Amino acid sequence: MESRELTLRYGTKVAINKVSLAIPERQVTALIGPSGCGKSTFLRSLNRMNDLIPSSNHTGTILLDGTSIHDRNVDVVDLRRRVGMVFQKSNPFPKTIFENVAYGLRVGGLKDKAEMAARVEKSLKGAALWDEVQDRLNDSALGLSGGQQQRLCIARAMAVEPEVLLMDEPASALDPIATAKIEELIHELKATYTIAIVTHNMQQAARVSDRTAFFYMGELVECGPTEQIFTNPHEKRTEDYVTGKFG
Ligand SMILES: Nc1ncnc2c1ncn2[C@@H]1O[C@H](COP(=O)(O)OP(=O)(O)OP(=O)(O)O)[C@@H](O)[C@H]1O
Repeated sequence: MESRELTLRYGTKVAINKVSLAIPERQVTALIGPSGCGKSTFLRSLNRMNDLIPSSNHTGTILLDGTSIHDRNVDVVDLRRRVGMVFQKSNPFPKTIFENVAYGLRVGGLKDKAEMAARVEKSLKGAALWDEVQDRLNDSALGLSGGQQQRLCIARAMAVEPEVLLMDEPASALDPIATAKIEELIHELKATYTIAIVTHNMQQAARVSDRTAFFYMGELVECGPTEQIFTNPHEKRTEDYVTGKFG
């Protein structure tokens, strides 16, 4: 995916300003920066979640496989299937574990029971949750721990086989062990998916990402290989932020 000169406003307030950023295939791109700098706005614009906020409006382009996601022929539902999203706070539906994962497939019209069961199992395995839930698929998802619920949401996002996964601080509400599991999972998922992740946690960005983009006051200050951003950034503002001098 790629944004070109993307400016997004809420009403007249500019939240991100002329951001041009490539999110390369099968890599993890971390979006970092102080609170309010526009990371989530940028992330949400990649699958047009901002369309749901009436005051938001944009200029510039976002491309997925070379086609504008705002193209007239683009079906937003299909776009969101191709570009899935996992939120900060896990948000399982008040349904069984099985039904949470099956949901998108049912909406997509899948009726075959055997195939449904196979796809649910594959997604739960892919989200490293299968071993913990295989004996309780018909229990409520709300009975899972926070970390398990978040992996369930990742399984739900994966079930419809997206190409890109957007993650908005997916581990910020989790304890260190659950966080480590999510980070391990992200590492495995990048073999199959293109991932963009917003994180406030510098160590996490350094651990999980291949590339890091530093945002400041709505602007993309710089983006590069994660190691370079953390050890040898081009911009003073990036250095100050990654070394903890502000933010
Ligand atoms: N729905 C909205 N309506 C109006 N302004 C908004 C809305 N959402 C975000 N903003 C504003 O846009 C700017 C960017 O917000 P955004 O949430 O993208 O930043 P962020 O870097 O993700 O912050 P945080 O790290 O605190 O989540 C902020 O000034 C914020 O107040």
